[in-house]
Amino acid sequence: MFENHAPADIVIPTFVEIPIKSTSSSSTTAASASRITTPTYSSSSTTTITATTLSSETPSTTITTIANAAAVTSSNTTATASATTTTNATTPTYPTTAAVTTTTEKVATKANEKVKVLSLHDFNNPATRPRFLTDMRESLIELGTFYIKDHGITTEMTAGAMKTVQDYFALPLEEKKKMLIGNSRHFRGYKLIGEEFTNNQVDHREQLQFGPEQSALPSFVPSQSPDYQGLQGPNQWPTSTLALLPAFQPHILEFMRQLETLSHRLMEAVALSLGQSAHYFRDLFSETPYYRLKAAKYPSVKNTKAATIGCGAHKDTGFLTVLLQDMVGGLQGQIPATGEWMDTRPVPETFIVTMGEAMERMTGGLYQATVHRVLNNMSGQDRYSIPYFFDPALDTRVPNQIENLDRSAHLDFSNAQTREELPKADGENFCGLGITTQDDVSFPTTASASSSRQSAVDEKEGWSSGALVFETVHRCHPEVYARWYTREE
Ligand SMILES: O=C(O)CCC(=O)C(=O)O
Ligand SMILES: [Fe+2]
Repeated sequence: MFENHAPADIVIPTFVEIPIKSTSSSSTTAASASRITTPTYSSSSTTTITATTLSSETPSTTITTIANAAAVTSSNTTATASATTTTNATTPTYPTTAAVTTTTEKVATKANEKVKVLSLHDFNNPATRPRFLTDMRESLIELGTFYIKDHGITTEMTAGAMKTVQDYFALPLEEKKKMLIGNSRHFRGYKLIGEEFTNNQVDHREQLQFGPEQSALPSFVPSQSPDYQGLQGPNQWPTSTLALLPAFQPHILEFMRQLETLSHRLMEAVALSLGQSAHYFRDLFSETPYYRLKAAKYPSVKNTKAATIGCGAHKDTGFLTVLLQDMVGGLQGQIPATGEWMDTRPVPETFIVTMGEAMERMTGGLYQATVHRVLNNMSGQDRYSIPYFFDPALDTRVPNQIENLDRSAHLDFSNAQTREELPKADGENFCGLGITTQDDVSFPTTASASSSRQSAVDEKEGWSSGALVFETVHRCHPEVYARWYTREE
């Protein structure tokens, strides 16, 4: 889930309200994804969302412990308090995250019984696929979130990824600092606790960022090339760290590879659930989607005054987030219709799947980007989570809206066919599910593009995926931007 974590002095952009209208077929055909330029900042806007929180058997409890939040079920909740949630935003000319900060925090006590657990087996089986797609559509219209089980990633792999991450965070600080995110133009590496903000409030977590393992583009020139071209590049793997943790690099790389496979499959299901062809997003995303893997540690704290929130309320900006969390709990999602917070509790052997703002926008608001947050962790146990943010190739121009989208609550999915089941188009290089990232994404050479601050949104042509991703990461990690993007080296 991502990712709207800006330092206090950084203005936070929000989704630009662009009137919903159908655009030309060339701009809405996913396959016609085109090369793009980058964004511009513009005026500011303020949105206010009012959220009602629920008190528990212990009424009006302010946020105190994760355990409290998780221990209460919806059957004994009463609405007693309200919280005002405010978005302060400076608006760039393309959609990005609405950051949300709760000004009155109460423990959300609604359980997550509303969030469905879907099985990918049901999608793979033609007999159960219509039911799966119906459930997926319903979940995404109502909440924007579901759990996925039977996802094909083994428990050995997920447990191994968690262990790898825990081992990393347990390294001496000096070792972790060798991988500081500020060392990397590509926004990869380690971020100290207390250096990340969501809507002016410090998040209480340390984190690690990874992306596709690629070579940097030799043609990239800061302040001349579009900024997003600087995102392509290698991860940080300091030799001494690898000597201490030999399984670290292979495990992270393999986990990302498997998450990419899963995300493609989920996007195929999302396309079908929207009444589109199974190819729809695959054609848009190309064979080289841009993704980010984040590993976060939320240390358990004793003093509530030390930190009030693990991660402030926000929507993820991209298309799809697949999140692995441990069993500690603390993640909450907001029910869009009511503003109620519910605990998105850990469910063993599942990932949480959440839509981001790009999906919300492309579906004209039919599918929700869920506002979510992580409560301050006072459970006595450190919490770890690993979200994976999945977006199209950086040089993709994304159509503003899917054309002729059927907005009915229910569609007939009896004939929904997956990519393998569809007849292959002539010359189609069908990749199946064993996708790997490539090392040779060729971006446009951009002597003409004088800076990143060019418009990423064109109401007819759609928006720049790379510019949107760059805006998000640059806002979260301004130290990287200041060092690597503001002057020629
Ligand atoms: O740690 C979590 O469970 C959620 C993190 C999150 O939402 C984010 O980093 O965008
Ligand atoms: Fe998030």
